[in-house]
Amino acid sequence: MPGRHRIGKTFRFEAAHSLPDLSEGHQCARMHGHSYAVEFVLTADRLVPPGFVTDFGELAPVKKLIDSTLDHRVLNDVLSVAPTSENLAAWLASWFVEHVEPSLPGRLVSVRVSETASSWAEFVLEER
Ligand SMILES: Nc1nc2c(c(=O)[nH]1)N=C([C@H](O)[C@H](O)COP(=O)(O)OP(=O)(O)OP(=O)(O)O)CN2
Ligand SMILES: [Zn+2]
Repeated sequence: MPGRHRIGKTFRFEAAHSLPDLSEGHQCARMHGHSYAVEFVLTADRLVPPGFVTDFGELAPVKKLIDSTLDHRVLNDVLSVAPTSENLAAWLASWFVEHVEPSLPGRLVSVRVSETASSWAEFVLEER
């Protein structure tokens, strides 16, 4: 049947941020924290044995990056741009394409960042 396989893996971490460019009265201008969830989605033109887009285990470097760089940090100190969900998703996608994707059979489709249970922002890569 025509179609395309995609896989996803979700990583979680705790971090603080503020968005100082917002008006003073905006709740997100104040320093506050979130339990973040980040989902990486990959695809591939064909499966590799035993039938994987990419072994979920090969995404371990993402957990390593998150644990060492984002978890229990102030995201304003990590990103050079405002730490919105949109900017964080693009930052993670760019890092993944440079450092992890070259050694994988699959390729990154999107990164979705959730700050809360009811909101998310996604960076979708152009077809490459
Ligand atoms: N497009 C975006 N909008 C907002 C972002 C963002 O990254 N991208 N971020 C924030 C704040 O960080 C805020 O902490 C989260 O906003 P919000 O979902 O409004 O949080 P609440 O806890 O108030 O959500 P409720 O479900 O309404 O309780 C703001 N906007
Ligand atoms: Zn926030």
